[in-house]
Amino acid sequence: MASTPSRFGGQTLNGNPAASKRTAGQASLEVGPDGKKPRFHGCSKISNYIMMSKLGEGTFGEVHKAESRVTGQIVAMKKILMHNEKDGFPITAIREIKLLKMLSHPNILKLEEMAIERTKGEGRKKAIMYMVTPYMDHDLSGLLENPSVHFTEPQIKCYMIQLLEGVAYLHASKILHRDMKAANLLINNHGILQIADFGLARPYDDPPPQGGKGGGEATRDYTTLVVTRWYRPPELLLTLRKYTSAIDMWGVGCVFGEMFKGRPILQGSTDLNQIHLIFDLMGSPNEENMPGWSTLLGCEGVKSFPQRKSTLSQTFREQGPSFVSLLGELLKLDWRKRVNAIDALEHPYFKSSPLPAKPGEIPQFQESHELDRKKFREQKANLPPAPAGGTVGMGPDGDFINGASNSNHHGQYRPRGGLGGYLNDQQPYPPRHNGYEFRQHGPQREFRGPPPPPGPPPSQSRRPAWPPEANGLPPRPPPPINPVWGGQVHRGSVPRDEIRGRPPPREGGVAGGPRVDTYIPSYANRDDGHRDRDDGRRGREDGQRRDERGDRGRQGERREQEHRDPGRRRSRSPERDRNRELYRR
Ligand SMILES: Nc1ncnc2c1ncn2[C@@H]1O[C@H](COP(=O)(O)OP(=O)(O)OP(=O)(O)O)[C@@H](O)[C@H]1O
Repeated sequence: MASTPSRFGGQTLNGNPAASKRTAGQASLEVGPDGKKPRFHGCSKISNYIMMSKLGEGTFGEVHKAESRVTGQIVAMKKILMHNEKDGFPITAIREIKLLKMLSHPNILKLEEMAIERTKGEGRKKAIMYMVTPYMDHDLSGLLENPSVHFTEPQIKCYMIQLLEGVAYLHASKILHRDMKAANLLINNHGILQIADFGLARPYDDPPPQGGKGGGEATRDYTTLVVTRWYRPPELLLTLRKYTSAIDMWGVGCVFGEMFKGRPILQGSTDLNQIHLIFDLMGSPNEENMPGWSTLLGCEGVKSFPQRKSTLSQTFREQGPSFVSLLGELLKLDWRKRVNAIDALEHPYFKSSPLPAKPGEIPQFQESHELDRKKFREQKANLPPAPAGGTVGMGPDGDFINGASNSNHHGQYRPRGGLGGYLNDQQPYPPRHNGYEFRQHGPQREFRGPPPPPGPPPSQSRRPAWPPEANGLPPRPPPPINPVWGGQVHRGSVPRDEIRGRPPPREGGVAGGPRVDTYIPSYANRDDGHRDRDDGRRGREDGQRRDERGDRGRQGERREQEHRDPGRRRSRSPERDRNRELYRR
């Protein structure tokens, strides 16, 4: 795949010209600090790096900040966890590495190299692998939780353009990301956004989207057990298996709304609740706005929903008509008509005032990663309660809250200039507006500062949709009600066979699917020290964790491994073979 130059002209991959002079990967091809050449191209020893701090803990591995002893470059190292050694290297990690190696775009995280650690176990040596990528100062989810950070509209537009550029490139390269969410969007202090975490990505076998033609149609089936629930499109919830790149565009829409609201906009507590929230926001499905919806396997439980009209423009009334128009295109129920990335980039929203910021104009923020969130929540909990105002998402009883927005109006829609000129950096950059958040607070540098002192918070501050618990963290959403048999689902309480997806009559979805909500992490019996999701640290992320990752514990990886080992496959029942075929997609 060809390398694509940045539209922001002159910006390096990670926005840091010094760092780009010599990448960690290039350096390792020469000699390590011990003066020896590495044995394999693209691989180096772990001793080439000094570990600094832990940034995140994914299902698949811990992510650490590290410094290269060879180049001095600061990098992130994602350790690939081997949940079960006998299963070998996880197939999902192989997929991620393979895809990242093929991709080259300023808005896609670059895999610099693999670093290998050899530990002496009993008997033969064990290898621990790390994926080395450029260090990014924030993930979007962490940044949105940082109480000292408030996005301006030009900043949001700048991030959105980069996100859409990255997605357009991915889709043109016939790759589906399948886990679009704020936590997988990394941002550095040079204002560069990059799409990360390709653990669920896969090549797409149908033609890529074309300008003016939405997402098109798929001809083959793919597994619906993808995308974290809060970012999952209605067609996946209703178990459409011939889905298209439009599934990623739905996630882009969710992220777009989240950047304004400061929190995920559709926080379903179960798949059924998720689809409910979607129809509350976008209106009930019918043959006009979602042709064919009633023939999808998962529609049964949904048919009894009361009819609703879209509340989108009311929910986002403070963001103005141009914003609502673009968000409405991204969150279209009809996946065939949902806007694709090529067309979204041409939307008048990006040409209207306030115009998008350039990456270099975005202020620098305190590092904000997954593991910083607890700290941020404690900071927020120390603030007095926010004044009355609405939030989007779910209240304590699981209902969608359609209250007033917590961000300011950004001004009138006035188309001005062409996006092309701005993007290729040829035209002088037009004067910036201060944007919706800080208009009344003066120049932009004012929001670089430390968290606001105790006292009544400004009306724009984000607040949880439900009251915080004594420990400073928002209480977890109520236990999910299983859509099929109606009982409450407790993590680990579902029979193992069901968690393992033992031949579901149908796949995923809100009704008629397996008798298990698709987001049930399967850590209950884990003995590998991997933390349980219920540890409170991840309180916000119930629905943010992708469902398949529950499966991507031991069972999921084993399932994927089995696809590589037909011998093992044959030893199982035909019923299981059918099920395995499902996961291969
Ligand atoms: N290059 C990087 N620079 C800085 N932080 C990073 C980088 N890569 C990952 N992180 C941090 O680590 C977190 C987890 O990374 P990633 O999503 O790639 O791992 P994962 O195992 O796939 O996680 P998950 O199960 O949450 O999807 C990210 O949300 C981010 O906070």
